[in-house]
Amino acid sequence: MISGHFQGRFLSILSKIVRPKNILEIGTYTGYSAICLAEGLSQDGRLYTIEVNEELCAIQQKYFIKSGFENHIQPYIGDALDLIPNMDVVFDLIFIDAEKKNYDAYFEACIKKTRPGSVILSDNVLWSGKVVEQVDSTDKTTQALLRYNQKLQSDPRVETVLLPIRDGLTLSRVL
Ligand SMILES: C[S@@+](CC[C@H](N)C(=O)[O-])C[C@H]1O[C@@H](n2cnc3c(N)ncnc32)[C@H](O)[C@@H]1O
Repeated sequence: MISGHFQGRFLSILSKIVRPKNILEIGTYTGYSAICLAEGLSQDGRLYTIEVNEELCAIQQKYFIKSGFENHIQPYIGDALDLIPNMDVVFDLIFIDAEKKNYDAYFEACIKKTRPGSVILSDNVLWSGKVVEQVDSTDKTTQALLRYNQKLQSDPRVETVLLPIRDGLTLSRVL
């Protein structure tokens, strides 16, 4: 699901407050949230965005050029879990928005690339409200998101608040 206009404006203003030098996004899709986040980059800042579906490359490129941020956005094609361990970058802001069942694995890969004060955002954590309903034993995605939300609340490495924006967005500050 693409971030809508309201969430896009939220990502933009948050990024402008953080003023990141380096942003990491997991799940580019068409590039909408990448462009919103890029609006807050510092002058020499860079946004690294990872997408597993190579068919989306051309459309992303079209929008990155149209946005004027193409020289600040570094798109990667591949599985984020393969690529992140090899990235020699400290990220100030991270946006996790890909396969929900992998959120814990993305978070663990990402937190190694942060500093105290870095911000990690995780999208769709309310999963259309399914995380507060009776969870079907076959619904592995909701189960994974529930575990992830609980982990973030008790993880001593971060301070986390769940914002009821759109489909739920957690904001975790690395301690
Ligand atoms: C919800 S969409 C991203 C929407 C985008 N962040 C936005 O708001 O404009 C999720 C994307 O993550 C990609 N994805 C899924 N698993 C991935 C992985 N392991 N590594 C990189 N991208 C992945 C999917 O192909 C899909 O395009």
